[in-house]
Amino acid sequence: MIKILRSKINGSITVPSSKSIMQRAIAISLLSNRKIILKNISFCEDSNNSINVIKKFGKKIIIDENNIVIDGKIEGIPNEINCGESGLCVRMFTPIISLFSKKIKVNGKGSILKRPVGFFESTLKELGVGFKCNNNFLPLEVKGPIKFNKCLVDGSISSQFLTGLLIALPNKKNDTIVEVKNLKSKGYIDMTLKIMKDFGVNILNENYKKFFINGNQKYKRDFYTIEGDWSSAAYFLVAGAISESIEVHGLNINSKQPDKNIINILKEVGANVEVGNEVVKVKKNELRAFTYDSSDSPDLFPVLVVLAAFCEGKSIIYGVNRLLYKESNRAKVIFEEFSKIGIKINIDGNKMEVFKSEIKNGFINTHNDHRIAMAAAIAGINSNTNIILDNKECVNKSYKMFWDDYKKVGGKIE
Ligand SMILES: O=C(O)C1=C[C@@H](OP(=O)(O)O)[C@@H](O)[C@H](O)C1
Ligand SMILES: C=C(OP(=O)(O)O)C(=O)O
Repeated sequence: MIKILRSKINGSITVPSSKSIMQRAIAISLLSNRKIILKNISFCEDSNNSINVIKKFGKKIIIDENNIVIDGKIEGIPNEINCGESGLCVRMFTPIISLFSKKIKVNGKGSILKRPVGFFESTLKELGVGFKCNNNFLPLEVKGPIKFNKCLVDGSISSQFLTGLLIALPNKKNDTIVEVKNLKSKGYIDMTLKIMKDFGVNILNENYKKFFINGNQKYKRDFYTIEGDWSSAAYFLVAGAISESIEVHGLNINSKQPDKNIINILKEVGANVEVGNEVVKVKKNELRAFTYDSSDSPDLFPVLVVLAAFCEGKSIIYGVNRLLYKESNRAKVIFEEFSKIGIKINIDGNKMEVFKSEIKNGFINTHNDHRIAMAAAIAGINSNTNIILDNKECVNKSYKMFWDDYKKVGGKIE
């Protein structure tokens, strides 16, 4: 439990590195024969889950301050991997481990056990991979190798499975054509293609509908620096806009991360935003309502609801349907829990309307969802009295130092 007290936010933080980029780099390291040094690494639980997966294949890992050295060849194929609560870990590694000709079980814990995996089946079967799951859920089992050269992916639930396929397929001997229907979170596929290109592997695509993957490509790079995380930055940037001021360091302004869009949203609502080299400064101002489609940047949704609660008028956020299969059913949790602290919300199909609201005291059940906890903590800055969260540790999934950074810039907690 943690009590969030009314406070004033002022100061500067450096964001943790992106777990999305870190996990992709770890997956690539599994398929590379080289010693790879990742710099500015992320220490959150999701990243640790991916590190544990490649350790199971015999990869040697040395963590040295902010860097990680990944060395050694694949020494054995495990019978089972465990991805903890990370959706990316499950969905990305399933196609990757399908490259190996052994039956491998994929398991996880907590919320991931309620997130669907059945949509992998038709694609993997087209590729000649054996697949079984537990009525659409984990544990699942794959039996590779990938034998065939053509498949169709349904991208409507998540882009993460396509990310894994794209990382895996250049490792095959033959070329592959992947057709994709209804792809969501396209920006995350741009991130995947960018990191693959940085490691020397190129893939062509036609409008995200058809991907042409040449086989026999090798990941060849020895050092890689993980970018700062825009998803984590968004909480503190919003805090600056609704309280006093903030400086967030460690951000790549030219990043492919979809959540970089927070800058444009803050500018649109009227916050004072200054973008420098690797730093963004935000100061409070009169804020006006906004309309934003969060379908392709779903992780911004909870903190955008909090921002909207401080904007004059009615804000509209699209992309409710994309929140169904996250760590919680996020739209439902946002509605139920944020209403308790006075945020006025209507849901109409894929659209959420949020009205300027007076934040009052209340008890929030985070449903063990890091993004609900962090967004609620930002709302609590301007609450009348205080907000209590049932679980403070859930932030560790993406942002281990969240509460330290929160206190550092003046956030009061007990
Ligand atoms: O590829 C990634 O790193 C991610 C993709 C998104 O998921 P979906 O593709 O399921 O929307 C995002 O919500 C998730 O937090 C991270
Ligand atoms: C949904 C998230 O991550 P994942 O899908 O990788 O569990 C998230 O970080 O908000």
